[in-house]
Amino acid sequence: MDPTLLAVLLLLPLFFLLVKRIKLISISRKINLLPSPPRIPLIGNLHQISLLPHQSLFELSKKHGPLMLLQLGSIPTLVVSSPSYAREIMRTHDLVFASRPSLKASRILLYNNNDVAFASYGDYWRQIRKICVTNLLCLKQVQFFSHVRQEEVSLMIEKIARIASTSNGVVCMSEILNSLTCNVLCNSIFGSSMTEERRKILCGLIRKNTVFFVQLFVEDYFPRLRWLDVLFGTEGKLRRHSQKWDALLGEFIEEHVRRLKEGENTSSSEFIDVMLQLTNDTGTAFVLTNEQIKAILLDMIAGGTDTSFAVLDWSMVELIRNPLVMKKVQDEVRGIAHGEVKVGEEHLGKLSFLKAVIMEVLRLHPPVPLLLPRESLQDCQIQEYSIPKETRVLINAWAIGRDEVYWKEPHEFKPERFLSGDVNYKGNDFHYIPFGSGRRICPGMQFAISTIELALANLLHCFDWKLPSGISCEGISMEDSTGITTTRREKLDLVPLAIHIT
Ligand code: HEM
Repeated sequence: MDPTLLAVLLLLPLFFLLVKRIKLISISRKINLLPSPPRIPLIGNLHQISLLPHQSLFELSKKHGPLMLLQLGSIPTLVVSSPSYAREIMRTHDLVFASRPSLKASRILLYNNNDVAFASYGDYWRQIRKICVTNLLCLKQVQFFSHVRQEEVSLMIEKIARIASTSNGVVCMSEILNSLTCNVLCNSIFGSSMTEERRKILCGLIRKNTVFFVQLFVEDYFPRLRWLDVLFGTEGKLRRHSQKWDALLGEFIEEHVRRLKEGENTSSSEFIDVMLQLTNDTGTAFVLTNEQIKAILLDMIAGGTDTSFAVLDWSMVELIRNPLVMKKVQDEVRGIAHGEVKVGEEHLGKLSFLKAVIMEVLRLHPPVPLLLPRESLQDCQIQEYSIPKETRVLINAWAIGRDEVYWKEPHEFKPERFLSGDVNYKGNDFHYIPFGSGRRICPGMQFAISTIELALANLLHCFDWKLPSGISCEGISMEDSTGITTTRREKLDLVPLAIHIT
C-alpha cells in the first residue's frame, strides 16, 4: 500500500479523536460558566444524587441556585428549580428543549423509544401523540369513557363496603386505589380482554417499570462502559422485565387481531383496535409496526396508572391528617350530591373545594417530581448562560411547588390557596407544573383528573374515614417511594365507616 495512504489511514482516527476532544473542551468551557457543585473526578456529581433525586437536587439548588449544572458521569445535566428558569426552558426555548434523552430503560422497555414519552422530537412523535390524544385522551374521548369510570368507581365503593363489614374493617386503600386506576385505564384501552389475572400481572409490572427508570445503569452515564451493566446483571434484569411486558402485550394484540379478523368489534372504539387498524394497509398514510404499538400501549398504561394512583393515595393521607379539611370537603360533596347514593360526573363541576384539594396534593406531591428529562436540540442562550446542544435537563417540579417566593407556608397542606382560581395546571403558571408545560406537556391530564375527581368524591361521600386502632396521624410516614413516578412509600390502611344516605 502507498505509504502516504497508510499514514493517512493511521492518522485519521487520531484526527477524529482530537476534533472530538476539542469539541468537548469547548462545550465544557461554555457550560462551566453555570453554577455547579464541586465534582469528583470521573463520576462528577453522581454521588450527590440520592434514591429520591428530587429531594437531593432541591437541597443542592439551595446552595448553588435555581439553574445549576451537574456532571453526571460524562453527561452534562442542567437542573432547573425556579419558575422563571422553567419558563425559559418550556416556553421561551420550548422547541430547543422539546426532545428527550435516550435512556437505557427507555430503549429496552419502550422498543427503542418508539413510545410517546421518550420519542425524540420529530414527525414520528407528533403523529403518535396525535393518535393517542384523538383516540383516548382528548376531552371527547374522556367523556366517551365515562361509563368505564362510573362502573369502576361503583365497584370500588362496593368492595370497600364489603371489606368494611367483615373482620376488623381495615381496608388497604393503596391496593384498592391502585386497582381502580389500573382498571379504568386498561378497560378503556383493552375493553373486555382485560381479565383479573392480567390486571394483577400488569399492576406488578407497572410498579417495577418506574424503578428501572431511576436505577443506575452505568451505560447511561458512561456510554462506553455498557459491559459493566452486563457484568453486574442489571441489564439482564431489565431485559427479563421487558420480556414479561412483551409477552403480555403480545397476548392482548393477538387476541384483538383475531377478533378483528373474525369480524367482531369492527366498529370498536377500544384504543388497541384503533391502533391495530393502523398496522394494516388500510389506506392510512401512517402505518405502525407491532413493536411501535406495544411501546405506545406500555406508555399509556405505565404513564397513566401510577400517577393517578399516587394523587388519590396522597389525597386520602393528607385528608386523614387534616380533619378540618376532611370535614370541609365532605360537607361540600355531601351538600352537592345530597340524597344521592353516589356522586355522578354531573356533580363534579360544582365541587370547587374538592378540586382545590386535588390541586394542593399535586403541588405538594407531584407524581412525576422531575417531569420527564429533556435534551437540547441545539445550542441556546438562557439569560447569561450558554447551553450547548445535547445537554440533559431536569426540571424540579417538586422544588418549584415548594418555592417560598410563590407559596406562602409552602410545606403546609392548604387547599384554600387554590380557591381563587388564579392558578391552573395547564402549563401556563410556571410555579405550578405537575403536568409539565409546552410541547411535551402531559396529554393525559384530562383523563387523569376525571378519574381522580370521581373516585375521591365518592370515597368522601359514601364513607367517613379513620385510622386503624393503634395508629396516630403522627405515625403516618410521608416518605416518597423511589422511581421516575413517586408514590407514597408505605401502604395506606384506613377504616371506612359507611354512611347511610337518607
Ligand atoms: C395525575 C396524573 C398524571 C400526572 C401528574 C402526569 C404527569 C406527567 C408529566 C409531568 C409529564 C412530563 C411533561 C413534560 O415533560 O413537560 C407527563 C408526560 C406524559 N404523560 Fe402524564 N401524567 C399523569 C397522567 C397521565 C395519563 C393518565 C396518561 C395517559 C393515559 C399520561 C400520559 C403521558 C404521556 C404519553 C406523556 C409524554 C408526553 C410527551 O412526551 O409528549 N399521563 N405526564
